[in-house]
Amino acid sequence: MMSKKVVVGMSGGVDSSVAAMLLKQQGYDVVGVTMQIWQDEAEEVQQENGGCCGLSAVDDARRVAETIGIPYYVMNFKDDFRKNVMDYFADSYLNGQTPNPCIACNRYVKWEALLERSLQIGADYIATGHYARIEKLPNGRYAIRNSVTAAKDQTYALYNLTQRQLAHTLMPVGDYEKPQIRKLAEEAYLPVAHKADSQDICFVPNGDYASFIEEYTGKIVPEGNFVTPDGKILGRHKGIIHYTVGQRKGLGISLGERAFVTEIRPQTNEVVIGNRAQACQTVLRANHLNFMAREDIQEEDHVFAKIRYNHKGAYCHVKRTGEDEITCTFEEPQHAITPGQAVVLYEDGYVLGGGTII
Ligand SMILES: Nc1ncnc2c1ncn2[C@@H]1O[C@H](COP(=O)(O)OP(=O)(O)OP(=O)(O)O)[C@@H](O)[C@H]1O
Repeated sequence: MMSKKVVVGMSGGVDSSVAAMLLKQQGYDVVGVTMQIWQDEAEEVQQENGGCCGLSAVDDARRVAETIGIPYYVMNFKDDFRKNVMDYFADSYLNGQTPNPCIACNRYVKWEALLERSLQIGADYIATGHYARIEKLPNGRYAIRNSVTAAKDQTYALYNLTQRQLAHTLMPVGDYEKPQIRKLAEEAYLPVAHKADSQDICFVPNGDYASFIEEYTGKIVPEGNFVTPDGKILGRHKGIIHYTVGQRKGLGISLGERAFVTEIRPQTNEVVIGNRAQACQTVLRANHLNFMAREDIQEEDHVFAKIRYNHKGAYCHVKRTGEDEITCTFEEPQHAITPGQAVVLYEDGYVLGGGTII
């Protein structure tokens, strides 16, 4: 029987390298691909540590592919990435929201673009080094399941994949803990066995995303007022893109108690400041829904939800309040419910679905 063909997305990191190796060992016909997503050639030459698609990432991935013995290609996805990730990222901040670019990259670039191109060239699957598992449920649907290690779990950023995408995806690393993955890499002499984990937002390597947005869009974002929830002016802010709901550091405001950003008002260019209690809320609405373990959800009690990547999760009541809208009412108030971030719902360790917080 012909073995199934799988295109592994290789970022040059240890996880995707081991993913490629495991699939090869399992008998798949494996092809390694690095997507070039944001750097231009000049930046690639300057970049010292490579990031996720710089020259050293490509060099590392190519050396891993040689070590494992698989064909390897670099493919250009810069247009897809610019349109679906960088533009969205900048627009979202300029509209007073806090985007999650990894979620957009996963759905639209890694899956929509890479998967479709891979299927066109005869692949059956794509694979990544994400810490998550994919299972087909008794109801016939595919769902992302928590990885065996809570410490590295990446399911939150994968809630937006479609059934078709899941049906054509493998995530072999989700069955392992990180130290086991490093050990497998060492034992196979993969040249990236000791490489550090990737951090933060890949296209803003220095972490200064406000400067990145101004440079990228050519816009100067104006200063404005910090205000109390009822409109009293507290001071001047540096421009709304510098802030996110729940933020405490770098405000330079004294309230007589701990001060947090509680709301960003793009129409009036105001950043609202409140105390800890004012930064906590019980209700959120979300749209751009995607359902996974079930086709749909109408109303349900005691659903486990995460409101950002590193949120420990909390229980809420979920109700469908529009064709493309759910309302989640938490059993306890939650700190920093942030427009633009995702709410991801879980059931027994499987992703039930999620959406974008309005
Ligand atoms: N530029 C890229 N080209 C191809 N695949 C990529 C690229 N960037 C990320 N991926 C895929 O997406 C997965 C998750 O990406 P993420 O940036 O979260 O990496 P990570 O968890 O640090 O994993 P790794 O150790 O493989 O870099 C990777 O394991 C890889 O399969």
